[in-house]
Amino acid sequence: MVEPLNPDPKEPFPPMQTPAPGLPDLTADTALFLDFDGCLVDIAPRPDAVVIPDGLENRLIRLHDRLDGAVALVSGRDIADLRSWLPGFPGAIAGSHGAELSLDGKAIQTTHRIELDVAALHRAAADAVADRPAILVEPKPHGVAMHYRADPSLRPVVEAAMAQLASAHPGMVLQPAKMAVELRPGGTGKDGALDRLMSAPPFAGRVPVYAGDDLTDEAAMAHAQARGGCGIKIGAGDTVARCRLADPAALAGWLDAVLAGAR
Ligand SMILES: O=P(O)(O)OC[C@H]1O[C@H](O[C@H]2O[C@H](CO)[C@@H](O)[C@H](O)[C@H]2O)[C@H](O)[C@@H](O)[C@@H]1O
Repeated sequence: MVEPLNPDPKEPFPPMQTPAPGLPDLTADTALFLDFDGCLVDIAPRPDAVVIPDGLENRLIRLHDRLDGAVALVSGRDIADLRSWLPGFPGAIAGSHGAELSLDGKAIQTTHRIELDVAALHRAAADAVADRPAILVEPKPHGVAMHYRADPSLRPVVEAAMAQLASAHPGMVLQPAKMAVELRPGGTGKDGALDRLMSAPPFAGRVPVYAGDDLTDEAAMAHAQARGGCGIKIGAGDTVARCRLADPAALAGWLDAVLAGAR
């Protein structure tokens, strides 16, 4: 493990910092957690336009074998969506910001049950911005996302529409994302997802390493570090993570080096 910049490993949310370039060892007692958009795949113009890099699925399968199954995907996307992109990944997945969990790579549990007519929420979101075709409304099984990537000047429109929806749905909370705002069930979050995964085999008792690129990953990286592990920020921007890699290609290169036995 690299020398932590934060001198107090008990501090759960260390201040924002520029992480050291060193990267953790991935040893037999590591549990590896990987975000999807902006981490395993480059950000694309639309959620359905991501491109799976050559070799990604094979890399994940080999890591899963190397770490005796202790590799999980942790995403804001729902599990069915992730499986459609990576159908051969055999490991655990936390989806919908932790509202869904599949420990065995098959059955999906809902971790947070709230009173929500999700179809009505999707309709309300679509109606709210019906006069703005550049805004993409992404219906999700446990919430909704609104994207302004096609026209960043529409950010205030999206923020206002989503704030309005949040006030009409008290069980839901706003989640800022990259060129998007989401509504997710209150009480969910990637830190909680990490905690649940770390309580179960084959993750329990291991040291977590978490790689992610977005605001939604910060709490999970802080949580991994509070457990004695390491966060790896993918890309630019403030972060609590102690380590950084430039982009998904750099992460892939590092993971390939780990698999090849070098670092
Ligand atoms: O937790 P993640 O795996 O990083 O997922 C977070 C959200 O990612 C997706 O949106 C983001 O990626 C899109 C494709 O690159 C991009 O077009 C969009 O602007 C980004 O916000 C996804 O659509 C969301 O559902 C995820 O929650």
